[in-house]
Amino acid sequence: MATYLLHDETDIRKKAEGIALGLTIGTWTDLPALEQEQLRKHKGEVVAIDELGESERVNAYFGKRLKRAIVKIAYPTVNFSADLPALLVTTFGKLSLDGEVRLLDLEFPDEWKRQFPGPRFGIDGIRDRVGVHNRPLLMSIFKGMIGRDLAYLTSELKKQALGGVDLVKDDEILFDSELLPFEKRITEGKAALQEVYEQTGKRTLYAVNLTGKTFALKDKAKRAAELGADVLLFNVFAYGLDVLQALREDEEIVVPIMAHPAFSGAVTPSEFYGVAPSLWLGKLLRLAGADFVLFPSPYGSVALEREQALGIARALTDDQEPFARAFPVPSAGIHPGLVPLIIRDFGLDTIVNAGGGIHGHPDGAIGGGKAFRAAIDAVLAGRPLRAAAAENEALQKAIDRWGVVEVEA
Ligand SMILES: CSCCC(=O)C(=O)COP(=O)(O)O
Ligand SMILES: [Mg+2]
Repeated sequence: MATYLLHDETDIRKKAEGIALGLTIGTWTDLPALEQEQLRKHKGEVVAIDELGESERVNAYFGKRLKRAIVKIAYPTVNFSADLPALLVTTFGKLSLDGEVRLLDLEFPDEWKRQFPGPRFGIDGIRDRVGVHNRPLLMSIFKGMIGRDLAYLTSELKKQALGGVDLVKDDEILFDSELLPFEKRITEGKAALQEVYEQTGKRTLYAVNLTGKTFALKDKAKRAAELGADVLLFNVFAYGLDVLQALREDEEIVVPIMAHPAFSGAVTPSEFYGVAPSLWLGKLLRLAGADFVLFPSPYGSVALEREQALGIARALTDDQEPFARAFPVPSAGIHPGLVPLIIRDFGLDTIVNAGGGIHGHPDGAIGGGKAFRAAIDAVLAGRPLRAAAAENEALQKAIDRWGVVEVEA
């Protein structure tokens, strides 16, 4: 069942019927009775039309106001194979090019959904790996690595781990290079984090960016698994949802997968076109097998509307789904003063994720990590950040730099 938002200057029911037939059997009323009977099980059905009245928007050619409606169309699953490309092409293939139409949601029969893997580890599996069960996790984004070498990478990695972060991820723009080859990032990164673990007892995981040409990815990911990679970061929308699913389903790649939203902004932001974020970054990424999903937070530099960000998080964690829950990671422009908002909005099963908010701390990445950890502890203890900062120098310096947004308890 697909839910669309339509804007159209013509009759909405006619348009909806045209979609339901056009994306299934093509024509209906002109068919002889016998053929109608044979094709009945393949025919798309308009299940609901909710007219929303006229939009402010005017058709560019005819100068008429556009009608708006939410339309639900059911597509028989016998029409397509159980894979994401077939699903997308059926429900929003050619249709995505056909006027002002936006795909808001897809709902599936349970038995159809069960043909998809969902996250291998999910929130519970990731928590077991980091050994943290009672608070939001903290992740740092490795910034400023382009043009650096492995010695720099390992020394910066150690600083982030010493700050107390649970995970460090490559920035999505870090690709393989002679200075920072993929395999060496894994092995040397692991050794550096093991040193910190022996010194502090704190386990930090490193998410390495899995990049390169599509058909080389599986071998590369298998090699990463052999080398003991903790997590694979993956720019899923530059490759496709089905590539994520292929990585998730490979039994030689038993490594958590972190989906980055890069390029998703080419599909989701319009009010009139594209795909709703809760579906694109939420439901479908979970179905395909992402363990973590980064998406723009409602507060930072690359913001998403609050309801849309919460919709993504709900789709990743809804316990009615037959899949493990995926970690929501609201990101971009996050600093310690936003932790009360993040926890109010996303709860404990989330990851506080920051690049500039860690590296830009006056005391560097160690201070940044400590400030975030202190902010998380304060919120969980029900203390205002300003009060906690009076006893924590790193948090005080972070608040002095970026400010704080306290929320009502
Ligand atoms: C738009 S969600 C992904 C955020 C991201 O990739 C990033 O590097 C954020 O960095 P920041 O310094 O804004 O925490
Ligand atoms: Mg980034």
